[in-house]
Amino acid sequence: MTAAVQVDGVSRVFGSGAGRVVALDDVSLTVAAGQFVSLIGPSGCGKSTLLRLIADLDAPTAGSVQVFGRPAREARLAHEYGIAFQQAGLLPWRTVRANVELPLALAGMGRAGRRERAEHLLALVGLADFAEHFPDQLSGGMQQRVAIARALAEEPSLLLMDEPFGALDEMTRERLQTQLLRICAETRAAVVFVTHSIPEAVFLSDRVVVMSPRPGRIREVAPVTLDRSGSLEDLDALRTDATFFDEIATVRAALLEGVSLAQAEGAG
Ligand SMILES: Nc1ncnc2c1ncn2[C@@H]1O[C@H](COP(=O)(O)OP(=O)(O)OP(=O)(O)O)[C@@H](O)[C@H]1O
Repeated sequence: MTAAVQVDGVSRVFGSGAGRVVALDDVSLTVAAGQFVSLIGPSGCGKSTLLRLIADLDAPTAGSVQVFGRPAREARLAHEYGIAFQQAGLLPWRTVRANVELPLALAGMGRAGRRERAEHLLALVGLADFAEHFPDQLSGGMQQRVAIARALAEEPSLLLMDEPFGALDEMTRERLQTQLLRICAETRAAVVFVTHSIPEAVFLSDRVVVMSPRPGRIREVAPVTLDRSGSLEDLDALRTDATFFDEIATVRAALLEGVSLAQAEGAG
């Protein structure tokens, strides 16, 4: 089966001379179709850069990125992606509903279908009552939820998310994490998800990619084995399950090891 994402020997260097930054150095990663993969690591280790390369918002200095077997550019033009980044990136002159409908309108979907889908998505992220509001009438967290609804609009086969829940309060964050898992199970979308939270990465992911900075590298890919096949209540119950805490400890150890290895190499 074709991988959702195939990153081969990718490097990305910014600047030159004294200002040269090796944001990514020879990074390779495969994300299978339907798989949920998180990128975690200290600030500046290249998580966002890697996501932007997969999204074709930037081009690698060396190496290649394939999405569903074709170059990232082609995949983007074929609307394979849904993207939700740190900044919600909503159009301020459009209502919440119109923002969510935008990708559907661009894809040529009729008015009634668009409206129905937008209502469903806004209900999913808990914003059904805010459809006629404008983005600047919402809190940052609510804007982020609109961006998530928009990213899901076209039922993409690949979702790229850069700390989408970072600005949310803990309860909303947990609710959206659970909903995201449900949506992914329904749509079988693959997800590449950047986060600073180890529990979030563990709760959501089939695999957690641990990165380290200067130069940005993949240190370890930790598989997570949690049974996410149950109901929404079962999923929530996982948060207090011993296996969840065991997996957190494993990823945490990998992260600490990655950082100390990077420091040792930097010193050497
Ligand atoms: N457009 C750019 N021009 C110059 N340097 C850049 C650019 N984008 C990223 N960098 C550098 O590349 C490195 C990796 O940045 P990136 O944003 O990918 O890290 P990150 O792991 O996502 O960090 P954070 O967790 O803080 O968001 C950093 O040193 C950053 O300064």
